[in-house]
Amino acid sequence: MAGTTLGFIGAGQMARALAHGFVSAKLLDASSLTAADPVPAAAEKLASELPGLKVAASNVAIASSCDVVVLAVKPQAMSAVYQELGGKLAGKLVVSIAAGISLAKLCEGLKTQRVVRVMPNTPALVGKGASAYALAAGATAEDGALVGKLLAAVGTAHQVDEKLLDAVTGLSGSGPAYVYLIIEALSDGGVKAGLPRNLSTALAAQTVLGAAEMVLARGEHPGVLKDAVASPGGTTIAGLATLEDRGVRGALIAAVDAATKRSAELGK
Ligand SMILES: NC(=O)C1=CN([C@@H]2O[C@H](COP(=O)(O)OP(=O)(O)OC[C@H]3O[C@@H](n4cnc5c(N)ncnc54)[C@H](OP(=O)(O)O)[C@@H]3O)[C@@H](O)[C@H]2O)C=CC1
Ligand SMILES: O=C(O)[C@@H]1CCC=N1
Repeated sequence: MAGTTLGFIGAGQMARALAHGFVSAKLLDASSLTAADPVPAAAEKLASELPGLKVAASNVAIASSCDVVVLAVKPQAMSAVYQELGGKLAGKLVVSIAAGISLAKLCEGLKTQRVVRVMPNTPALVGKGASAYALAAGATAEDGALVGKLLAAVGTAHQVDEKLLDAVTGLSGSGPAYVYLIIEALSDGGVKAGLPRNLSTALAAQTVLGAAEMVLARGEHPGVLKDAVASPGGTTIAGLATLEDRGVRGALIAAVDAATKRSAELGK
């Protein structure tokens, strides 16, 4: 990736996660990154965290100076970006990470077909992201490979049909928040049972990490791994029965479904 310059339109949570991830993975130097934000302090904060990252005076400056332009604004701010950058992105690879906004709308608004729609997630910041992406008609196989390489440097990356991206958003895009809620609740349970808070949160987070590693590393069905924890008449089955009784499984399915529908709504 040497020599590739990448600019973020919007310097919020997800731009920060990706910028840190790219630099930590040594895929891009901070000096090859630029960010612009209507509140310059947001981009300046990112520059202070990643010395060498440049703060651009405007979105147009990024569009003219960077090879890859990452649209990292809320979906609701995208029409303002169309107004500013539409027709000014010739020769640039545009990457949108906005939830719900289709490739067709992006291409129409930006007046370019060289667009890749990505759904990343914030654990990219620590190299443990989960992303999926889809290419517009004008994005080349090389463009797809470049985006795949960027995303793979900060976690896993899957090229998918665009029609799957709302579901990806509902699962892995929003999913870190579900898992933080679960970790917080597990920690509360530990505190209720008498554990000190720091120990309880550390045990809860490591348990989620270890369980996830078991699924990914061993490739076993999560139900099989669950059964291996539950001894007959033991502690785990007592806990599992309570989770089933409270509808946790259905609640998680409904959460992904609701977030998927919201992603589709945001694109309308
Ligand atoms: N956060 C997450 O976990 C994930 C987010 N996403 C997607 O990433 C995108 C960004 O989300 P997130 O980082 O959370 O949002 P943030 O609100 O944290 O960041 C967006 C930034 O863009 C700025 N901004 C607003 N309008 C413009 C504009 N016209 N030009 C340049 N910058 C602008 C905002 O400024 P101001 O606050 O002043 O409006 C803000 O600083 C969204 O589309 C979201 O769907 C995707 C996956 C995960
Ligand atoms: O909550 C949101 O809309 C964004 C998209 C995925 C994660 N955060």
